[in-house]
Amino acid sequence: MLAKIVKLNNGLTIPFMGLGTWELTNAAEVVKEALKAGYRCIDTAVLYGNERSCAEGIKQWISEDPANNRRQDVYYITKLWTNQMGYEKAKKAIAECLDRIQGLEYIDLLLIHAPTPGKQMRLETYKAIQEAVDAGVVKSIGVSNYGIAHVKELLSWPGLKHKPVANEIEVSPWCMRQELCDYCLSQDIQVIAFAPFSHANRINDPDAVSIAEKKGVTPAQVLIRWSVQKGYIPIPKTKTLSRLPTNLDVLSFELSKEELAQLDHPDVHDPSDWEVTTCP
Ligand SMILES: NC(=O)C1=CN([C@@H]2O[C@H](COP(=O)(O)OP(=O)(O)OC[C@H]3O[C@@H](n4cnc5c(N)ncnc54)[C@H](OP(=O)(O)O)[C@@H]3O)[C@@H](O)[C@H]2O)C=CC1
Ligand SMILES: O=C1Nc2ccccc2C1=O
Repeated sequence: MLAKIVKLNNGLTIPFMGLGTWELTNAAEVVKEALKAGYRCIDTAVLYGNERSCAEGIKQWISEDPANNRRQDVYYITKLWTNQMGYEKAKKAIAECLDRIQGLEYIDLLLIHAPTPGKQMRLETYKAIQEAVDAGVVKSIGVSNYGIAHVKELLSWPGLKHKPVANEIEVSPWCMRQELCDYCLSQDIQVIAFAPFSHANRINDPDAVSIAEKKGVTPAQVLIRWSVQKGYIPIPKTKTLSRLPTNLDVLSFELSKEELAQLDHPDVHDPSDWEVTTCP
C-alpha cells in the first residue's frame, strides 16, 4: 500500500503527488476544483505568472469550509526564476512571492528553478532561500533541473545549513534519468517528477494504452502510477476539470513488475521541455 504522504529529510512531509499549473490561465478555478477533488499539492513558479491565482484558489477552498479545509493541509510549491538569482535579487524575489500569496502566510517548498546562471549565482541564491527558512516564511527548500554535479556542489558547500528536500526534474518512461534519480534518492532528496505525460506527447503510447485497457483505467493514470511506483512525486497538469479526479485516482490499482518494465525506456532520452541538468 503506497502512502499518501512522503517524508522529507527535514522531518516534514509532502503529498504523494501534486497538480502542475504551467500555462494555467484559470489557475484559481482549477486549483480550487483540484483541492475539492482531493489534491493537496500545487506546483507553481514565478515563471508561470499565476502564483496569485493559485493562492486565490487555495484561499477560496479554505473559505468554503474553514473547519475542514485548512491552510496546513495544502502544500504550496513555487520557484524562483533564473533572473531572480543572486543573493540580493533572491531576497527581493522571495518577498514578492510572499506578497502575491498574502493570506497563505508561508511557502511550503521554494525551489531554485534551474541551475543555468552558474555556480556563484546558485550558491548565493541558496544562501537567500536558507535565510527564508530561518525566518519561518518558507518551510522547505530545494532545487529544480539540477544534475548530479549541481547537487554534489550544493551538498559539499560549506554554507549548507538546510539540505535541499527535493529536486524537481522531468521524469517519465521516455526520460528516466535513472542515475540522477538514484543519486537524489540515495541522498534522501525526493524527486518531484514533472511532465509525467511528456507534455501529453506520450499519452497515447501503445503500451500505456494497452496496460490501461487491461486495468480499466486511463493511460494518464498508468503514467502517473508508473512515477509513484518508482518512488517519485509526479505533478501532472490538466486544465480540464473532469480529468482532475481520475488523474488523482492512482492508489487503487498497481502495476506489476512486468508492466513497469514494459513502460520503461531506459535507452530513450526525450525531454519534452528543456534539458539543463548538464549545464556548467
Ligand atoms: N521545474 C520545471 O522546469 C518544470 C516544471 N513543470 C511542472 O510540471 C507540470 C506538469 O508538466 P507539463 O509540462 O504541464 O506536462 P504534463 O506531462 O503534465 O502534461 C500536460 C498535458 O497533458 C494533458 N493531460 C492531462 N491529463 C490528461 C488526461 N487524463 N488525458 C489526456 N490528456 C491529459 C493536459 O491537457 P489539458 O490541460 O488540456 O487537460 C496537458 O496538455 C507543469 O504544469 C509544471 O507545474 C513542467 C515543466 C518544467
Ligand atoms: O512548467 C514549465 N514549463 C517550462 C518550459 C520551459 C522552461 C521552464 C518550464 C516550466 O517550469
